[in-house]
Amino acid sequence: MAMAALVFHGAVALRSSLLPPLPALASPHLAPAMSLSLCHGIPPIVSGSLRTTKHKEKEMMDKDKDRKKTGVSWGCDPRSIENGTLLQDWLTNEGLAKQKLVLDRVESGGRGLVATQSLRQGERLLFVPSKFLISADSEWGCAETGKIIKEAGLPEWPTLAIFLISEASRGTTSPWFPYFVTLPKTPSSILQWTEDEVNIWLTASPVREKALECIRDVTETYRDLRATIFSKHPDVFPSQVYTLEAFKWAFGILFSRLVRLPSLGKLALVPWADMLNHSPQVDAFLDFDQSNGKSVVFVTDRAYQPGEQVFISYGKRPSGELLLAYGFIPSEFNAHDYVELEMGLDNEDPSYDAKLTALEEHGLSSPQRFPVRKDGFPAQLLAYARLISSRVSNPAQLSLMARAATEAKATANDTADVEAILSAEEETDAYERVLAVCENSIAEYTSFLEANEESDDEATDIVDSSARLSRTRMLRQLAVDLCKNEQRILFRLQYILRTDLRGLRTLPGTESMSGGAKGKAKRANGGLFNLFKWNIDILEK
Ligand SMILES: C[S@@+](CC[C@H](N)C(=O)[O-])C[C@H]1O[C@@H](n2cnc3c(N)ncnc32)[C@H](O)[C@@H]1O
Repeated sequence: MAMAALVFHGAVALRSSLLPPLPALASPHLAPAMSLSLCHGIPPIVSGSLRTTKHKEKEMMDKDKDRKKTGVSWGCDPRSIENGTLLQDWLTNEGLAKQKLVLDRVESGGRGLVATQSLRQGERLLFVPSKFLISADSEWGCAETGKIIKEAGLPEWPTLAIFLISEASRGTTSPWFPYFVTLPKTPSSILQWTEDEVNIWLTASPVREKALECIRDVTETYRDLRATIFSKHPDVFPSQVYTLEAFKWAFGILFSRLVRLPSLGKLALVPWADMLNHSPQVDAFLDFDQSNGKSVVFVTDRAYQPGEQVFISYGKRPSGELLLAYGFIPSEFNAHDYVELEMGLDNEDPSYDAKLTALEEHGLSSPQRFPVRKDGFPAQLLAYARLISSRVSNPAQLSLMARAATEAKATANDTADVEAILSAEEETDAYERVLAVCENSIAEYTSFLEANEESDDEATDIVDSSARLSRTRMLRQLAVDLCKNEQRILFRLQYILRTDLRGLRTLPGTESMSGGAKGKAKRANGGLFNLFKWNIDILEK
């Protein structure tokens, strides 16, 4: 019992940080005809490479060679649209309304839905009837499997993952077979990366820890399920079908295709709708229309010409989160990008315990991470740095400083009150601490990016097959794109902090002022912060 609770905290925790994506499954020639007893032979997991880490790569490649090649025996190449015909015919025969979209190869996203005619802004599209949806209360083809899972009372995510494996392994006997044949054999979420790949390629980004956490959570969830359910019913959950690879495949499909339909109040895979790709510039979301149609629709937020790819939004997500759940970094500007910086109390601080108590009182800890966005100064991060820098030991004042570092509880007056407590020296020290953390992080990105400016020729040196080479290139490109996005945010912060610090140090006539008074004087003296923000905006255009 306790075990079950423990098991699923993984998926739940993981989902709370990742939010909702969209559905699909198997290749006709690879899986279909087999039913419950199939065995698998799947994708070799390939190692990444870095010029600076040739040694490690060599080790990984040796490990790869020894690795047993396992995985799922269903699914198709995600760039292939051949199976899409099967999907479209099935949906049409089963009553899907005539579509103004067609599945095609596209530039962003491999396959996507393309307008077959002019579409106006505000047009309702798709109309996928509820009978096509796969949700935690869908009917199980294998009644025995469904009964065991329902009795176990599993949450939605693991229920859906097991449902997918159960149906996919039934091949052509599953009613969803035409859908499963269009699902990618290797979904492009972080679950398809090895931990070694994460450590090599995401080394400079805070996303690395979240990626490892995702992979471990899903692996742990699988192990707990195996111990508590699969092993107790080996005939219903054959070990050669319910493998870790199959489970990662299923979770990868859920990560990258599951949608939360607000009007229906549940998560679902929506065949056809899950062929829509994401654009951070788009504001159109899938939902269930409860009125006459009772179907999944979305409303276009712009007009499209015939032949243009039509996009939806998977949510206002930063690129790091898109990489974890969906395995891509948008090529367009993403206004939702942020990068996290971490700060912590000084171990030598005589007020360490009192400061930690104040932080914990407001739900903070040491160390603590703060998001830095492109369009905003991280006020909470600076407030946290002020607490670290302050020589105050009064619990009420420390509590006030800690509260100013929280997003939820801080009030407009808190910052002013904290500034009034701090000396000019403490204020400057707080800025310097944030700047140091920012610049350390910039330096890590720089060394990663420099190490990855190698040419493909050099990569060929390390990588001995075209499949490995292309995976290495793909992972490197994703990592470089992510790092550039995140580093750009930090450059902007660095610029602002340096400017503010210069202001703090040089404002005439403020030598004897407190930090707060200096701050006020600085802002009154022409609003340096805003001015520099404006300058950067111009530079970036
Ligand atoms: C819901 S599916 C969309 C359909 C998918 N392209 C397919 O062929 O099955 C989500 C996946 O599409 C891809 N994708 C979506 N939007 C993308 C984009 N803007 N750029 C690159 N890949 C994208 C990613 O591989 C992601 O995991």
